[in-house]
Amino acid sequence: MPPESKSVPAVEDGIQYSFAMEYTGPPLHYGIPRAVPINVDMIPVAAVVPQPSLSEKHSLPVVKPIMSSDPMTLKLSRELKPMESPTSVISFDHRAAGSCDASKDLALGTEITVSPTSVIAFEESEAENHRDCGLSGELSSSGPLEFTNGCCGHSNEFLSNATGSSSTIEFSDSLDKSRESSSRLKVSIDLNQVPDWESNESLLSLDYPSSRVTGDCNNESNSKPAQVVTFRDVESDDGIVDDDFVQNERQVVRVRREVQSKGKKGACYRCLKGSRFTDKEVCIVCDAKYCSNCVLRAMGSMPEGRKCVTCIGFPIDELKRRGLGKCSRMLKKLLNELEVRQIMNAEKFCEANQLPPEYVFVNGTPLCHEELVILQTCANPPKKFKPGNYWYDKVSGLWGKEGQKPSQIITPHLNVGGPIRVDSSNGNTQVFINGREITKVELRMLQLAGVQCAGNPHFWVNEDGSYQEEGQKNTKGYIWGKAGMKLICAVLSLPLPSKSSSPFGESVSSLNCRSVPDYFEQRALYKLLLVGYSGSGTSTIFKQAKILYKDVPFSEDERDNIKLTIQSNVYGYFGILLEGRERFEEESLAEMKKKQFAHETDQIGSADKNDGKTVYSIGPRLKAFSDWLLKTMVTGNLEAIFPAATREYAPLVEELWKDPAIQATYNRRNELEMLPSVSSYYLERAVDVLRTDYEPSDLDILYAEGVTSSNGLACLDFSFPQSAHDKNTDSAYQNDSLFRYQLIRVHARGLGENFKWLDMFEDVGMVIFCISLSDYDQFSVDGNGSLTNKMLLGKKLFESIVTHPTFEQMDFLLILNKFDLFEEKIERVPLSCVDWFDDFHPLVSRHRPNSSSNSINNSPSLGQLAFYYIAVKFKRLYSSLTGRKLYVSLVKGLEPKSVDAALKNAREILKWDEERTYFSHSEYSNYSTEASSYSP
Ligand SMILES: Nc1nc2c(ncn2[C@@H]2O[C@H](COP(=O)(O)OP(=O)(O)OP(=O)(O)O)[C@@H](O)[C@H]2O)c(=O)[nH]1
Ligand SMILES: [Mg+2]
Repeated sequence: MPPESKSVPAVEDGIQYSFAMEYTGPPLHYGIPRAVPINVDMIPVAAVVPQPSLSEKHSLPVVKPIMSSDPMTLKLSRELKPMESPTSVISFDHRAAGSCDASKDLALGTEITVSPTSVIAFEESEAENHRDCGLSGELSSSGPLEFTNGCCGHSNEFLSNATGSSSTIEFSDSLDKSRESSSRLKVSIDLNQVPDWESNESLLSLDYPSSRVTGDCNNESNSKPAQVVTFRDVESDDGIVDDDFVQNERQVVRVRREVQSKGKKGACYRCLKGSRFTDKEVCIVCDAKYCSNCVLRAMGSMPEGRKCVTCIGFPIDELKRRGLGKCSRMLKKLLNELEVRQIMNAEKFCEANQLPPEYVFVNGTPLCHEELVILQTCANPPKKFKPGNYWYDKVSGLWGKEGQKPSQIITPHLNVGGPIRVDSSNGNTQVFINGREITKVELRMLQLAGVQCAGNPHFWVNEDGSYQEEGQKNTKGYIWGKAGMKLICAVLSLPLPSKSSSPFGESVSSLNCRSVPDYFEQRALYKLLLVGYSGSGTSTIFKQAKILYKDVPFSEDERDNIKLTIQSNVYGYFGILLEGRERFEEESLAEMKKKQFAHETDQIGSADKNDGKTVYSIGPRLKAFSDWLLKTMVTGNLEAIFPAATREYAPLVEELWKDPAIQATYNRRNELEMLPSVSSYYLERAVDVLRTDYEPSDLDILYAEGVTSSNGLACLDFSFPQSAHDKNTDSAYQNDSLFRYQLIRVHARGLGENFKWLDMFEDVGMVIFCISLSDYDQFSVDGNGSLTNKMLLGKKLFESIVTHPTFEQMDFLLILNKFDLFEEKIERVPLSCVDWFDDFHPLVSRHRPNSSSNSINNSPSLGQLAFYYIAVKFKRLYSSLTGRKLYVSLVKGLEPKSVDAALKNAREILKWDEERTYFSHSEYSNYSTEASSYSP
């Protein structure tokens, strides 16, 4: 109620009064809904821009479009209908002709002058005898209006397009073809957002760099990107320019609403208390931040998600689109699970928060609502859809961001957007697909697919990948058909046609309150690059991931190939054993001869004769086999004569393995450097493994060497299966089966000289670097041919990769692998045999557990102490090289649980990273990034 002392102003329509009375009844046992006080200062109104000050301030909205002396004229080339809804009037300031009536229609041929002031103002032209110059909501019928610039003769298009409550005006220089970037300015105005819109004093102010417009008209090259259109709040006096958005989405101009806090930086916008370190929730429209005490008051029941009450109905800040529906810890603490779910659903699916169609350009044309729906509801819709400029090749379905390579193959033949332009993807290869000049990386892909690209060909590529040269009838082949294309495309980050038309499950659409299904649930793809020094265990971890996360880890074909690989490996192990046998036999014979000689000299005349046999000698049949095998191995033909050899020699294998000479050799396997430790696993099963009907088990495959592809590059797409734990708790991974991960394993050799192929992996989300802990007492030949400790070789590779420019700012997870071997070895071989580890002096309790009983009294085993020590060594090294934090996981590559834990660790780091990005946009800097498990 107004205070008594003041005189009550004349009652205006629409003013409402509330009465409050103190409650005197019994205490209540339930919560009372709170009336949300409205902060009048925060109600947004379009700012009144004082004209004289505009030219003085750089940051103020300036449109100095043409030449100061010569006004630009807008000519209407089609008749506008009278407006229907009085609320949807866009009335511009009519300073020159104050008598303008915005409620009537514009006559055909009306010219409107854009005055060279800082505010776009449509003024009556002296030349034309027209009735009015109001622009009405009826502009929705979208006809081009001629926009003639009298000063330099350029004809510009003034397009208008309105859907629902929002109206779009687009301004583009259609003649100026010499310029690379089009000089389009798109202004999107949601008429509902501007309460004072109809007032003649309220002006739409455009933050549009004067230089840009002037430059365009005069063909100057100043091409600063267009900036955002801003509706100001009463108090805010400078424009908000979102650099990131402007850089990426140069031609899209967003309406963004922002409030300024009255308190100190980082304080809650409502109570003005707290600092940037207190937890806060952010409004997805205006970026206002509220502490946990104020958030529910400021945001009320959140019918559209996390918006201040005053922001309800406003479109969201597009930068926050990725975070829609992702609940914060604060809300989870304040509200119950059901409420959180409802609010998050509303945030994602409510009408007001959907992508406005006019923010999306396809082949240079803004979409209308129907086109957006077509795109989003087609069988294979674009992923990560957000405002921006896209190109779309309707014939093949190739889809990408304007100026970039294709990112996806969507459903072809959709009637959306304009015709594709030849320079859509900014290619410079002189090779064309469906009228678009392709990018370098696509050309590389075509070459790898065996497509002849000499002579600047123009290809016609269909949705199924069949291609022909333009003007010819016969199909030359299928681009995606060749074996290995999946891998090539994964590595080059190029899309493949999707197999299933609807890749996302039904479950999501049941949450959907709109008829448009699924498209909000876009499954993000996180790429993980797995790399390490030779023998560190990368292929074991890769195979383990396949077994863990794939329902069918290996196809029939793969299993057949793996079988041959394993069998040929086993022949190889036999070869090494037979070679060792020969060596031991010779040594033995020499020893015997030496002994015999000593014996003979001692006992001259003794009749004792050596028959030339030792414990390592074999019979003639096995000797013949041995000679053949060794010869074949030396000539490198083992795989070529395979599998015929299996059939011919399989019966001999049993005899060979049981032969005492081979068993004696096998007992001395530690002396056979070439024999890998994993060989025992197969040799002991050799008879079974070399049968023709052998079928490798998953464990056989896991242990097998050489199974991951020959060039060391392998790629696995997977999702983490949802665990019961995830389902039952409010774990962040409740919807994790919606996320896809791609594990790319590359052999260090496959990275090329000076790691020249590393930049192929620039778009990975994280690098997982693998070190074998048990390498510390092993040696290998380095690049210069000298024998070097393998741990140090691994360290050197690590240094090269973490400092590679491709991985600047990249997260690294270090896997310290083969902990089982390490724990056992460290009891025998001191860690200090590597110089780098010479300061390892563990304090070990007398009751220290050994590797086999490592938790008797909770004190760590020597292996665990050494692991922590090595992890810290790598962390310090990493921090000194990059200034960042290294995550470390302890792994036993042959144990599925251990690999699962490490990859889930990687997932967690990716999530932190994502949240960090999201929170940093919201000035949250107190987010902890402490690694959890194993991280010392
Ligand atoms: N005991 C044990 N052996 C392992 C472990 N991880 C891998 N291995 C074995 O170590 C050997 C080398 O592992 P790989 O996975 O082939 O190593 P890589 O990184 O692929 O190295 P390249 O084969 O040289 O490309 C294989 O015989 C594996 O079975 C582990 O955690 N414990
Ligand atoms: Mg390997």
